[in-house]
Parts: sequence; structure tokens; C-alpha cells
Amino acid sequence: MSAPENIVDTLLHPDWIVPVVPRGVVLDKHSLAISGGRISHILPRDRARDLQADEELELPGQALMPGLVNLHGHAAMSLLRGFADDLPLIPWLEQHIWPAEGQHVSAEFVRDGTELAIAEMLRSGTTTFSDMYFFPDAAAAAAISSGIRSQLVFPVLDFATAWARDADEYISKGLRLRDDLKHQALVTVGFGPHAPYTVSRPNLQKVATLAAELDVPVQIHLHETTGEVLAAVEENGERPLDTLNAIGLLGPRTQCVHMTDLGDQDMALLAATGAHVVHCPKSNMKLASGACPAARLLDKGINVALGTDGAASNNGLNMFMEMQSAALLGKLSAADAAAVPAEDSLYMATMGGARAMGLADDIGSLETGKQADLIAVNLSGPECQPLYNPLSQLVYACNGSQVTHSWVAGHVLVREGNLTRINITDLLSRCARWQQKINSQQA
Ligand SMILES: CSC[C@H]1O[C@@H](n2cnc3c(O)ncnc32)[C@H](O)[C@@H]1O
Ligand SMILES: [Zn+2]
Repeated sequence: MSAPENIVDTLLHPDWIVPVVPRGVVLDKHSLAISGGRISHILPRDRARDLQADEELELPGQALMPGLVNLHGHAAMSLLRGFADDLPLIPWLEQHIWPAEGQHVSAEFVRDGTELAIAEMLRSGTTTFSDMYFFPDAAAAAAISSGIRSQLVFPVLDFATAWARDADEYISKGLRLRDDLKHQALVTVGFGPHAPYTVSRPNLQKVATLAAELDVPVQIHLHETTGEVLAAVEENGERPLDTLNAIGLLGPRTQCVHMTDLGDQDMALLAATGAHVVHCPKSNMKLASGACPAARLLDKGINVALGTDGAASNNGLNMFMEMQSAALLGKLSAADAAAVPAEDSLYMATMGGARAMGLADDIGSLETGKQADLIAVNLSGPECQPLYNPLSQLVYACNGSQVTHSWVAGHVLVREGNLTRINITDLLSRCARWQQKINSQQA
């Protein structure tokens, strides 16, 4: 028997609700109720007093909004934050990051690094993250125990690493993981072929065939720099996006990460196939990779999500900073102050990610019936005063430290700024040990 309609699990009374859908709307003096892990009511405050709740929370000066969706990252690379800075992509990867990963990456590294990443993400308002990294089984364990929602795209590469010998082994281990996690409601498993320059065409073809058969997401680094595109044209006579299209790898399950080098034809192809773009503005700026033309993509109806990329190229995992960077870089690169307004950046950081993951009916906005993945943000501090428009403050004035509460599927994972399921003292001491180990092996 279901509970009477006026009995709910949790009842929240913020000053504002920013639902994201409909776009640009801010609800004043409304309340939100959670029942069975879903949003059961959004209603004016005076009518909310008719509801009976197990837990009721007054949130004065606070805004409720959907949890942020970080659609691209390498969570365990949080242990390599600040390890190699101020370098462009290829020397950064080939001379610093890949050698360090070869030396240090193990299941323990991934477990601890992912837990550190999740702690940072939850505290700064991310309730769903996507991860492409080695030992995704260890990342899954960290994600499941923390309660966060995740998309784990298992890596596929042509070369051997500590996790697998060759592309076939990456794929078979990844598919076994997918099978092992099939009953985990908060975890989606997909393919993560690293990039067209590290995965051969036949191996990309295998990924395309299997992903279509199993109907699972595929995430790939693509057109990250103009150098990548030029090298591919010289080697294969075509742009990487055309290669992906030729082998049937572009479609509504595909998440193309970075996409800084895009011509009109590329955009037409993205629009025609329904592929998604994952914009990582901070990583692109730090590695001086280029700028994804987010405003033009949105104008053409192409879905754009946001991602931080790994902490070694960002150097944080804070989606408030990513939203702000997407708006600012969008304006600068389009030479148009009206490009990427606050509401578009907020949409990309929430619904954009949800749509790319195929979860648009479940997360990404505050609507009744959706999963209760949401955050409370305190807009009463000096950095948010005076307050003319809460939506503007969320994108242009906040920095993530204003997040007071985070809920995933109705479970509170951050309460008054504190993580409820992660022992931060123990986690920080494990991180200090990694820092010592990595430092001593560098010397
Ligand atoms: C196959 S696991 C992920 C792999 O990707 C590397 N990586 C991290 N950031 C980037 C980036 O911006 N472009 C390309 N590759 C990146 C990471 O170090 C892992 O080796
Ligand atoms: Zn990446």
C-alpha cells in the first residue's frame, strides 16, 4: 500500500528553487518534498504546510537546484593534482602523466583517488559524475560506498597498462564489470575508448558494434586540439569525427569530449547524428588546447554537457567553476558578451549532462517524478550580495563553497557542508601517504 499523498519523507523550505526546466525560471517561496527517493511535490510555501514529513528543513537564504552533472573526468587523477602544470596536452601526457601513471596506478591508487575526487565533487555540488580510468572496478567501489550517481566508461586503448594488455582485454574486463554492476541503480557502465590517436580503427569498430548491440554510452576524447585533427587528416585523409561517423560510432549514445576544433561540417554531422559534446573549458584553457564553440553548438540544437576533465589538468573538480568558465570562455571566444548566458551554462551543467547520459527523464532538473538529486546553495554570504537574481549568483558569484547540502536519490550525502558517508580524516591521511610515495619516487 502506498503512503497517503500528504505524507512525505523530506520537506525542504528554501528561499528559491531554480528548477532549470523550464529554463530561466526562479520560484520564490516554494517548497520541495521528497518521497521514496523522488521529488514528490514542488509547491508554494503556504500549501506545503499541509504536508506531513519525517524530516523538515528550513533553508533560509538558500537556493535549491538540481545536482550538477560532471560528464567527463578521470577521478583518480586527483592524486596527480599539481603534478605537472603549465604544459600543452601532448608533452604533458607523454612526458609526465603517462610515465607517472605507469609507475603508480593500481587498484588502491584508483580507490583512494576516486574517493578523494568524490569528496571534492559532492562538497561542491556534483551529484553525478562520469569517470574514464583504469581499474574501473575500484572506482565503482568508491562510487557505490559514497552514494553518488556515476557513469563509468571503462578505458579502451591499443597499448598495455597495469589494467589490461590489449584492446580485447580492456573490452572483456569492461563488459564483465558491466555485468557485475547491472543491479546497481546509481551506476551506468559504458565504453571509454581513449581517443582516435590511441585506439586503432578496427578497435573503434569493435566498440561501435558492441555499444550498438548493448545500447550503452560511448565516451571518447575527440578534436581536443587542432594538432590532433591535422595529424589525423595527414595520416588518414579525414578528420577524426568523419572516421567515427564512417564506422558507425556517432549517434545519440556518443559523448564527444572537448571538440575545440569544429567546422560547419563537423557541427552538421553532430546535429544529424544526435551525438553529444562534452565541453571542458578549464582543462582546455589550462592546456591551451582551444575553445569549444559552445554557443554555436547550442544554437544548432546540439546537446552540450560540461566536464572538469581530471584534476591534473584543471586542477579542481568543481562544477561551479566549470559553469562560470563555460560562460566566460563562451563570451570571449565568440567575442560576444551575450554568448552563453548564465541560464545556458546552468543548463549544460545539469540537463546537458543528464541528456548525454540518457537520463533526461530521471535527473538534471527539479521536476516532480524525477529522482531527488539536488543541492542547497547558501546565497546569503557577502560574495552573493546584493542579490538581484539568484540564477546569476549561482553561475557568476558562487564558487562551490556555498553548497550546504547534497542529496542523491533522496539520500543526504552532504549535510551542512559535511560528508555523511565518507570519513574525511581517514581519506586525507591516505592521500598524504600517496603524496609521500609519489614525491619520493620522483626525486
Ligand atoms: C584511458 S584512461 C584515461 C587516460 O586519459 C588520460 N587523460 C587525462 N586527461 C586527458 C586529456 O585531456 N586528453 C587526453 N587524455 C587525457 C589519462 O591520463 C589516462 O591515461
Ligand atoms: Zn579527459
